[in-house]
Amino acid sequence: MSLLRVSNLSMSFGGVKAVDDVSFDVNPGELLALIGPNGAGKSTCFNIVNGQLRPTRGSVMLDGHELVGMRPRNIWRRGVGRTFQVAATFNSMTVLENVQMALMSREKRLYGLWKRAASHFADESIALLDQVGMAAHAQRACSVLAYGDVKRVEMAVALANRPKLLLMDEPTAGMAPQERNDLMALTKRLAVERNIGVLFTEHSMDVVFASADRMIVLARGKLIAQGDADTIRNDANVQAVYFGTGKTFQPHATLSSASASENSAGSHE
Ligand SMILES: Nc1ncnc2c1ncn2[C@@H]1O[C@H](COP(=O)(O)OP(=O)(O)OP(=O)(O)O)[C@@H](O)[C@H]1O
Repeated sequence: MSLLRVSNLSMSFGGVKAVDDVSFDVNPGELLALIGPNGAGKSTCFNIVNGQLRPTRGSVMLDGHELVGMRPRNIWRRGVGRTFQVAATFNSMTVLENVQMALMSREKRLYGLWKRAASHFADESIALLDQVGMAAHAQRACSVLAYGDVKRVEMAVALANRPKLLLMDEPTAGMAPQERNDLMALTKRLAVERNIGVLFTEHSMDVVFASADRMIVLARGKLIAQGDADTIRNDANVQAVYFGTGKTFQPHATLSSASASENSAGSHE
């Protein structure tokens, strides 16, 4: 059975169909990229899955449980973790403290005094930091870390809740190419080791083609293609949306450069 099953999802904002009858699955251990030009409906899909938006229509099942209608906090408790476009760690705290906070939050022990809490979950926190290659930095403040390292800490924070599904919103935004590759290799390793499904959006086609097991392509709210890299690269609808018909999809192209053709192709229905 799929980990996540999204069925017939639709979301309208006034007259704009941001998401229009979209269905897809995410399997455990799989990296599924959600791609599409600007305004395609990626963020709206994401925000429906994490509970920030309630769809006009459709269903989002995680492990057989309906998420539509649940509060974001309860969806998080069900096992949907998230990383953000801009890393969401506490700069004034150490790397270790950030992960300890996340573990305490999972155990609902946030009401304890922080001084007393300093020793809580230290071993489990170090183990998580070890998994993301950050144990040696445990005592450093997050504010002094390189951006790629902050993203690793954010990953450890997300893992603290033992997610079944991880939502990553443009995980490599603002990163150098080598950092991007390292972060996505880490994500893939953790997804396989922990049997986590990963749904991510990404503007860099290099990252998507190098790391995603499968991809789904949205354009103007509709799902126009899904499959592996070869399937997407050779899909006529994808080529038409990005570059006009008759061209081969270039993995090194970015969606922002391609979005001009989408924007000029007309407004939403
Ligand atoms: N809160 C909102 N109110 C009105 N319209 C919205 C709202 N959120 C999104 N939209 C519209 O829905 C459509 C899809 O937007 P969405 O942000 O989901 O696209 P996206 O694929 O994430 O785009 P981008 O890559 O630019 O972030 C767009 O036309 C957008 O203007």
